[in-house]
Amino acid sequence: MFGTRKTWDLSHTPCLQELWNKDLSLDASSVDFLMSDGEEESSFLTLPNTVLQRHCLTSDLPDPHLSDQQQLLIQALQEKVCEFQARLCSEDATKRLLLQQLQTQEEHQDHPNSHEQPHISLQHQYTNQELLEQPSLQENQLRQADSKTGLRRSRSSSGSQRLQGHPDSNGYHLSLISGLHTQIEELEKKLLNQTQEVERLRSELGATDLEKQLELLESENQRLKQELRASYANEPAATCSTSSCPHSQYVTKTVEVESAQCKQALVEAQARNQALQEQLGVQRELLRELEQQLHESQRTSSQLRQQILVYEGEMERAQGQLEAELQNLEEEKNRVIEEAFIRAESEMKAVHENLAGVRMNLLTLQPALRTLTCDYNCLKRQVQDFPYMLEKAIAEAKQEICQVIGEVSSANQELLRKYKREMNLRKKCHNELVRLKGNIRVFCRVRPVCQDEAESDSKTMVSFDSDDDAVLYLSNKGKLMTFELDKVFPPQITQDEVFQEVQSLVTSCIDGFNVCIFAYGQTGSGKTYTMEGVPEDPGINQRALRLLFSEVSEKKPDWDYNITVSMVEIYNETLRNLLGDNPSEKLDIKMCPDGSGQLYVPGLTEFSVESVEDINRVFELGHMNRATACTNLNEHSSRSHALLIITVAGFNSSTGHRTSGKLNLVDLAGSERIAKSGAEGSRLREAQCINKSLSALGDVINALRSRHSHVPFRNSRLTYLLQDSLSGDSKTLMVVQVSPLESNISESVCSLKFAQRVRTVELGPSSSSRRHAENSSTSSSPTHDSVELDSPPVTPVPLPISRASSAGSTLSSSSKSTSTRRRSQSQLATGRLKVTV
Ligand SMILES: Nc1ncnc2c1ncn2[C@@H]1O[C@H](COP(=O)(O)OP(=O)(O)OP(=O)(O)O)[C@@H](O)[C@H]1O
Repeated sequence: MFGTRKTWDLSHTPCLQELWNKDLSLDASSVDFLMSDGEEESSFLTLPNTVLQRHCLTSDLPDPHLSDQQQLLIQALQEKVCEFQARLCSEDATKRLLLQQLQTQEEHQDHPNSHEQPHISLQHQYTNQELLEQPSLQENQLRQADSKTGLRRSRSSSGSQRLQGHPDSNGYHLSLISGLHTQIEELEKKLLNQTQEVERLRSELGATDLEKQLELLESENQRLKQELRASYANEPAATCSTSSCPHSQYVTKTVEVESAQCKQALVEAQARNQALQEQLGVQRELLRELEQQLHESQRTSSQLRQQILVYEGEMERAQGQLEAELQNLEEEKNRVIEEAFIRAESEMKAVHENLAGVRMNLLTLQPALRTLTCDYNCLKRQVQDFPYMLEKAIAEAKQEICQVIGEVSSANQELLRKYKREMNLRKKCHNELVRLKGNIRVFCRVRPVCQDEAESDSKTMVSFDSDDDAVLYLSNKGKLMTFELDKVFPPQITQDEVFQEVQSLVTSCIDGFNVCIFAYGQTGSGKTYTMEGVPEDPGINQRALRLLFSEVSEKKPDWDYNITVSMVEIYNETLRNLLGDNPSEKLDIKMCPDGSGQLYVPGLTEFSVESVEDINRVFELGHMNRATACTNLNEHSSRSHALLIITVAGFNSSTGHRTSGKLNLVDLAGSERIAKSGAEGSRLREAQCINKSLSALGDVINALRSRHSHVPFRNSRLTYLLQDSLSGDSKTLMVVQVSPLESNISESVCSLKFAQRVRTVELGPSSSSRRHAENSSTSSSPTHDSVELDSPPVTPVPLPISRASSAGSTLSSSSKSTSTRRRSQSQLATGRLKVTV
């Protein structure tokens, strides 16, 4: 209901009437002056005009600068005007009566009674004078209760008495004149006072045009007064004469009246009377206008009062509503205060309870606080001593740390030394193990029978020893041949299991050894499957590279390895770069010009590989180049040797030690016999080249085994390229692939005999010694007599093979071979190896 909360003083609202009365009482003197009964004619004539004019001004144009007192004074003046109007009405009636008397007297002038003339003139003068200067007298006479009309009657009667020349009329006239003089004097005094009061009011209210008009009227009034006085001044002679003799005076006056001067004075008086009547008419007209204005003002005032009353009623109603609302608010306030008080009491009670609990806690906490304070002081002292203690502790810790670091460093050095020693020992042990196993190891893998072969009702001629995984039995022409190798993989063996047996050779490559892994066997025996495998089950090539990646990553960060791969193909004794831009380009093998005796292949492309993706890309490129160089890939692959050469170069940043190993993964061409294949033309040449290279490989191995002073590495591109990996402390693995079918039995026997003889060959203790033995014959080298050379089955001289075949074709020879192997291993352990076949 209310926009803002305010403090209302609703005790009592004074109404306008009360304010009116209150303000009236403040300046009662001013109002008394206006309410006084004895007012002069001039004030009577002039003051109402002024007041009325002011009222019009103030009512029409309320001056906000006027004070309430001034407005109330104007209101009082308005009321006074009302009274003046009433007086004017009565005065008009009196004047009309006097005029009628004058008219009556003028009518009597037509009669010859000259005695009445002075009375008439005097009465006329008196009447005029009375009209001008003595309205208050008449008013007083009128207001004198019983005597007012009586006075007028007596005046009329006195006039008539004077006209009638009654003897008592002179005394009455004299007393009346003296009374009139007295009243005139009083009126003059009052006029003077009222003039002063008007001046004062004028100074308070300010002069306006109406006031100026009032001043003019006053001055005119003064002038008329002076004229009246002048006219009175002519009377003393008559009055003095009449004082002694009233009758003579009356006569004298009559004479004087009849004189020309009197006539003239009468004329002038009549003229003045006429002027005054005109002026009176003007004043009446003005008065009428003022009355109309007054009526308007009164009506407006009444309307305003009614509005004020309405407003007051509305204010009272509003006040009532406000009081009711205030009452409601007061009640609400009291209720809220009471609720708040109750809440506060409850909260206070809870606070008191909490306070009591806190006090209790405080009492219990005080001992703890004392203890804490004590502890705090202790800690403070310790903290004060802490920098010194800390500094001392830091110094001691530094000293201890330095000491420990020194100890750790020395221990570390010792550990490093032990580690190196252990590593060397491990390497030696590993090498010794490999050496004990033989530098040339031979595995045999029997491929499974495919579905077509199974349906062709072809017999399986291979059997295995369940107690010895190094023995293979081959049924050939009713005879059971026993072949003892390092490992025999039956057909059901997986690629991973094969690689488990190979991976030790692969890891030795990381240690700087040169390794050769050959896949040997007739066409279709599974060489490519073992070396390359299939995408879903990769062979030794990809697994070896994965293992190398894994191993070199474990050796980081001490060792930094770089693995590069090359792929070459030897076809018809021609070396081709399978990773190069031009696969048809023939490569050559040359000796390094640095005199190290190492071989290298100028133009051979090497790719650095770091991931399996790199391997796959390299293999894909090699296969693609190999396919572009031939018309039939399967036949071509059977007629060529595929070599994957992996070089592992390592550098130990802490020791500065460098290693370099080479892993040669060789998928040899098919080893079937020419006579059986019946090849002619190019196929014959291919077969001859294959036999030549395989025969050269057998010769090299034989020369190594027999410690010949000359090892014929250069007899074929294959052996020449693999010279580094076949000599010295190099390790060689020959995986002989065998077909289990009866139709391949003779090729299988030839392959197994070749493999069995190869595994008995021991390579030299070191490359240097081997090179020394190769370049100059030594006494320690085995003689040709002590070594029985077996050529590969495809060599043009098949004699050794037939001997070997016969040797391996009986169980006795097999048992002899087993005993020979065990003896050779014991001799390797004692360093007194002597190879015997
Ligand atoms: N261990 C095996 N397991 C399953 N399949 C094999 C296995 N060995 C060989 N094969 C399959 O025998 C077939 C001939 O194998 P592969 O091509 O490897 O013989 P190869 O000796 O390389 O012949 P070539 O000398 O003509 O290249 C292939 O289809 C191959 O998948």
